[in-house]
Amino acid sequence: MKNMSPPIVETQNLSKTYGGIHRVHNVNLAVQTGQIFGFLGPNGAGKTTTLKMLLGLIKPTEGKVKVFGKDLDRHRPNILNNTGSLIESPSYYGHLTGYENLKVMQRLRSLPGKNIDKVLKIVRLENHKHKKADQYSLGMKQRLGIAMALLAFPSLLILDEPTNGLDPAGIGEIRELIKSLPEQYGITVVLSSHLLSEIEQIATSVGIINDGKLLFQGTMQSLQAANKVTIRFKTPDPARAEKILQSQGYLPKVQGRQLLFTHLPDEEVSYINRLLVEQGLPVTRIEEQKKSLENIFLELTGKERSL
Ligand SMILES: Nc1ncnc2c1ncn2[C@@H]1O[C@H](COP(=O)(O)OP(=O)(O)OP(=O)(O)O)[C@@H](O)[C@H]1O
Repeated sequence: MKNMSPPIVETQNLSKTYGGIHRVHNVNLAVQTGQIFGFLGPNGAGKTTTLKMLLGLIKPTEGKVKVFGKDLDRHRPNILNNTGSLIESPSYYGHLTGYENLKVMQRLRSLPGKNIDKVLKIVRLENHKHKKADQYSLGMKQRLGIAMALLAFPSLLILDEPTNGLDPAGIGEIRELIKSLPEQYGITVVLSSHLLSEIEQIATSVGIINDGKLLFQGTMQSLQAANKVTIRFKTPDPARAEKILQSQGYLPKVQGRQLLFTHLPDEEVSYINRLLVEQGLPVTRIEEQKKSLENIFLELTGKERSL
């Protein structure tokens, strides 16, 4: 019944044009409470532009954004009070320590003082809290940015490429941190990345965007389920084999000496094999090939085909 509740983030035909060109085009996102929603797409696909519109940082050319079931246009202050974000690079005062940066924000927003130590612990900066932010490593700066976004313990956290530019250890730390948020703090996370492997390891749901268009949206499992299996038959005379099979209603794809089929049950594999052999055509190899998520992603973003 979880999906019956209204989405925590919802867009309707969200579009943005720059210079007459659609950079985001009719995007209908639906993020459910408790998800880690991975917004995946190559550079320039429109991720940052979309995330900025979710926060009201830029105005859509067309379409609507609803957060917590409320219209962003009309309830922006209310929505932002309960939303943390980190878009592009974190903004902090370099001459202040990590702790002081959080203190400034805590006072400005009249948040409980104890939140500072809590978020420092979550992002594992407690041992560096008295160091000036300018002296932080890239990963520490990023963690400070996330700490600032978390300071009010919002219901929703929006992160644009949170692991960009970090080394593998830093990426791993941020990944574990993000993964703990829904369960431990009841925070729903929307994050973007251009790396499929990254999204695969963090997200529970995914939206794939390319050229401003949303090509796929669903759970990580449903994307994985789309991993199509291809069966390849190798034979010395593929043209004749194709003819024989076509007469039986099969439409294989011919690739070199191979005939390719998708969705072929075991019985049909053996039937096709028998058919070819009975016609005097040797089958020298039968192979099963699973399409990787990487291939699906490339196919989607390269050919703009909907799953
Ligand atoms: N203010 C702007 N004026 C003109 N064009 C813009 C503006 N902002 C973004 N664009 C264009 O819109 C497209 C989408 O950009 P966006 O930053 O949303 O992509 P992205 O998916 O976040 O990519 P990246 O991972 O490289 O940040 C790009 O072609 C970009 O050049």
